Amino acid sequence: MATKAGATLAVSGLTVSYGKAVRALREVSLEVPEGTVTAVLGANGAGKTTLLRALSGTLSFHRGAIEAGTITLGGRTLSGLRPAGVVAAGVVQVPEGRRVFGRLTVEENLRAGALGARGRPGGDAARDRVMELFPVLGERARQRAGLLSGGEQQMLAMGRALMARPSVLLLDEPTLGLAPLMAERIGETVAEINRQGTAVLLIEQNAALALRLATTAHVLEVGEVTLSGPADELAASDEVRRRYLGVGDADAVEPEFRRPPTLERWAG
Ligand SMILES: Nc1ncnc2c1ncn2[C@@H]1O[C@H](COP(=O)(O)OP(=O)(O)OP(=O)(O)O)[C@@H](O)[C@H]1O
Repeated sequence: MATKAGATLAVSGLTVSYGKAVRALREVSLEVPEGTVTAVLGANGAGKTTLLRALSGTLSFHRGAIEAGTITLGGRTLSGLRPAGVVAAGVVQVPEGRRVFGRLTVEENLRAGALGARGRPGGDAARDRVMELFPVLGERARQRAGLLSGGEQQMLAMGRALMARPSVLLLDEPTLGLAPLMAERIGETVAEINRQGTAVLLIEQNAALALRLATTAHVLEVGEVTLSGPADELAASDEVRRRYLGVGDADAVEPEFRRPPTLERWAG
């Protein structure tokens, strides 16, 4: 079934800092139009997660703050809302690393997601939709979420988010750490979720997958949007192919992209 499509999610002139020392985003503007998939690409530390934290109202949990700019959904201001308020408004995040409640069952995780809908009608339909998208969650309903595989946990995290009936789903690196086949399956599911009417903001280190799924894409570099356009045009651009798709002269690839993750990255 299709959920009610929402209006455009718009980020305008967004500047975010962590304390006085770190400005993680500088005047970022982008839109996730109703019913589309919009991708954000960027190297480690570019500010992708910070953008999602700002959108989901969770920045303050990480000692971050919006210094300037606005976030609106259909003209309604979201910046300044608490996370529960953002979810109730229809913008729901699937965090990086899944963050399922490992000691709770699959069923309990899904019910927790439904709480975000704050009693709005349509819970049964949302559940049916999740079970159709992810039949394995029905099969594992009574299992502890912590016992699921990485791919299944990603499905549960997405299912839990859909239980809140979002008009915009925020996905933070949904295929990170998954085997290629599972990553493809997750990608197909993202496309299906979108076909059913939910807009998606997709943050993905798998640039090839992201550009295939997205209508529009943006490249974030050191906190600034440096390139934006139709995803197929970005996929064809030399710069994107060289830096994000690993196509072309291997020596020309920025060393940044070949370095293993740093301790700082894991700690962050
Ligand atoms: N809680 C924090 N306190 C201070 N600085 C932070 C914090 N979180 C992130 N940063 C810094 O903000 C910048 C953007 O980080 P962010 O995690 O948003 O990037 P990213 O593109 O999501 O990278 P990754 O792919 O590694 O998650 C980096 O310089 C990072 O070190």
